Amino acid sequence: MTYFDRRDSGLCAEGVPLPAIADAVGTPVHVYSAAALRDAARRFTAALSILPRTRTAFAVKANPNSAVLHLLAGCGFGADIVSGGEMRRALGAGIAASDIVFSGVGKTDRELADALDAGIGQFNLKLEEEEGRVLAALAQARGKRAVAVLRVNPDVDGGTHAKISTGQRENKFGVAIADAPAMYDRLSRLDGLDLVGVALHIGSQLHDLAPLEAAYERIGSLVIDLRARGHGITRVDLGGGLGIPYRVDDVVPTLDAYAAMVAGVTRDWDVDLIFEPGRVVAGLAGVLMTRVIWVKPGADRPFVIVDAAMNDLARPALYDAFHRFEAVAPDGERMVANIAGPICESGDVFALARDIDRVRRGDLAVFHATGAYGAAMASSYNCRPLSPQVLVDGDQFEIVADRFLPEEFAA
Ligand SMILES: Cc1ncc(COP(=O)(O)O)c(C=O)c1O
Ligand SMILES: N[C@@H](CCCC[NH3+])C(=O)O
Repeated sequence: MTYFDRRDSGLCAEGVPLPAIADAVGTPVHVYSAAALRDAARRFTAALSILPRTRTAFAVKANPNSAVLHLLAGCGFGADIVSGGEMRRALGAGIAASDIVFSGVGKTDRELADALDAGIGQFNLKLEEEEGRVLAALAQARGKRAVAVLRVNPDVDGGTHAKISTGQRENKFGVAIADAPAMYDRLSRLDGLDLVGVALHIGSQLHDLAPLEAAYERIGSLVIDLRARGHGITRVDLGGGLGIPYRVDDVVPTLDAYAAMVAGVTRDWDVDLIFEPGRVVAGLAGVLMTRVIWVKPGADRPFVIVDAAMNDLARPALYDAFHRFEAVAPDGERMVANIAGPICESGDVFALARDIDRVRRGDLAVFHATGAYGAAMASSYNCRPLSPQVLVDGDQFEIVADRFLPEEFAA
């Protein structure tokens, strides 16, 4: 089921015709569906219900909008954060500090101290032993103990785009699995730290369960090893990474298949399992609505220049990512065109030689599946404002982030 469907009034977000949002808010605009978010959260939780003792921490990096986080908190999700800014967003949205996992590859001393003061429930230690030592010292100075897990790099190729792959030896994330036992021994001796387990995350937009299963199996062997060394392992953080269908015919693992795989691999682990989904919860719950500025003749085919750009949706420029393009009120004709934004950068292109609904100057259209890593990755390049964000719920909508331009750009 999709929450962005065509009705007599054209393309709608739930019960709201998209032109009504364009009239009220302007374009470009990120539009989220509350029902789609709730539905994705509910399906994720339902699939995992075959597992004992699970907790879900939404990866805030995928969509840090406060209203979105608040909605997901209402669905029982905690948060997986990577910065002090994300921590403040999560806390501000009503997520309890104890339900927050602090990942992040380079946490500053200040961020660690603030997180300890806030009472963050789990620190995922990465990279260096130093991080554990600094955290332990900061905790001790506060008369506290920080609950932590060690992020391990299982050296498994997730089979995804190189720029969103994180679980191979050459990536910057996590401690090499071969080094993990000795490091765990040393970290576990530090006062101020309660080391309770391990974490992993091998990459994002994974469309195959096999690499995840291989990585989880390696972590299972590590858990056995660590227990044999006398460590009480009570928690394993399995990360996120599940892919979504960006193309209509993309095949991705079902949540039930994922849960069944996890149930099989973790059968004997006897631990609390933490999940950190981002894209699979928010990705399909958003579209980026844009207006065609003009259709410009090109050497081989026309360029459709839209008012959204790579500063609103960076994924095509960064990863050659595919986002489906659909006219809000198509006339039934098709055209083959390049779709580009107005930014002075050759990479500001959303699609090349794409067969799309015919559009003309002034028409509205959407890029689909932009609810994750869409507005989250926006910038003000070319002194363009950050686009507004709107949350639709039934036949109502509200602006949940205003169009924003730093003052010095506007002056
Ligand atoms: C540590 C960690 N957890 C969770 C996520 C969320 O990933 P995804 O949006 O692919 O579920 C990421 C991003 O890839 C991550 O780095
Ligand atoms: N920004 C990436 C995902 C990054 C995941 C970070 N661990 C994307 O849009 O696909």
